[in-house]
Amino acid sequence: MTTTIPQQPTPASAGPKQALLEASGVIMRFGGLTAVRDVSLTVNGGEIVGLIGPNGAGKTTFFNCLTGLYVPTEGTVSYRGTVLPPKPHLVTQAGIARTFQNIRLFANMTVLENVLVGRHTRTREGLFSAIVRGPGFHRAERASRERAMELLEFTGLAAKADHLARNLPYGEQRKLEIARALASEPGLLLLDEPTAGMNPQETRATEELVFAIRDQGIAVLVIEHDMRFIFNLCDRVAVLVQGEKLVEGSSEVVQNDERVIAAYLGEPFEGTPQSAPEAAPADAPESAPAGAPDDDEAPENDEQQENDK
Ligand SMILES: Nc1ncnc2c1ncn2[C@@H]1O[C@H](COP(=O)(O)OP(=O)(O)OP(=O)(O)O)[C@@H](O)[C@H]1O
Repeated sequence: MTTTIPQQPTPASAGPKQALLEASGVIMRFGGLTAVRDVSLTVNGGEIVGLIGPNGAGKTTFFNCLTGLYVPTEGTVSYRGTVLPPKPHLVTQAGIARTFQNIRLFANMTVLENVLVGRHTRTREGLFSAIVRGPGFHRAERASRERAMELLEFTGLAAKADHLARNLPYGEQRKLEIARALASEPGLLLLDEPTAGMNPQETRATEELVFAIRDQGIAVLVIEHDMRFIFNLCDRVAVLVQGEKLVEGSSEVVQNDERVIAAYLGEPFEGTPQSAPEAAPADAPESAPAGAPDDDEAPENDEQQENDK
């Protein structure tokens, strides 16, 4: 894995401490169920922020509100001071990219093609140009392929550029999701359980990858049940319990907070566990999320999954 993403003319970089994402008073109700209760959260440029909490706490629902998949019942989400429309493609265009808890790759496309799909919000060539296939189209296509290959180098997948996504081991499928998200040149990357189903070595490599992403000026907001990963990585951690933000602070503050220990950690964090079950309560997920493929198991379809996880 290389440690730099070559510079791009992108809306990405934001100065440290400059607010990038500001979610204010977000409430999400599904009928009688309030999944997210008045949650506010800011992510500044240069930060890695963690979002943790027990199963069903509302973490993914909150992500879905941030990325336009759900229209919050109340509250606003702003990026760089502008309120975001609740439309996923406009959110991506604004500079926020995400990965999903359940991997959503195009299984029968190659690794490179999957990343190229992620570039579509940053290419200007329209339908007419694609049909005519003039010089502008070919130039743009070449630039996109070069950029996609850079991102595959960065994530350590370049040697597998021509492999079908379905044939990658599970840990590499997760990396490919990250490469594809980076292809939209985000200023903020949202990762939903990026290490679910990974072994300790893969988890460690993902940790390094997230640091490298941050070092390129891309802020990161990450949901994860692996507490060692979260507490090593994050500048700040917010804890959701039953849809409400219980505590927010540095890793040290959060891991020593009695309320967090009682509601989520179960016991004081020792810094040694490898994965969630040792640090999280009994209702934390198995190492792989429901519906996630095993190592080497391919996604079933070429279509992306329709659920919102
Ligand atoms: N589309 C939906 N319709 C109805 N209820 C939903 C929907 N999406 C989520 N919920 C409910 O909202 C609550 C929060 O779920 P969510 O998936 O956001 O939790 P989570 O913190 O991400 O959990 P996990 O750690 O298990 O992924 C749950 O009770 C869930 O059943």
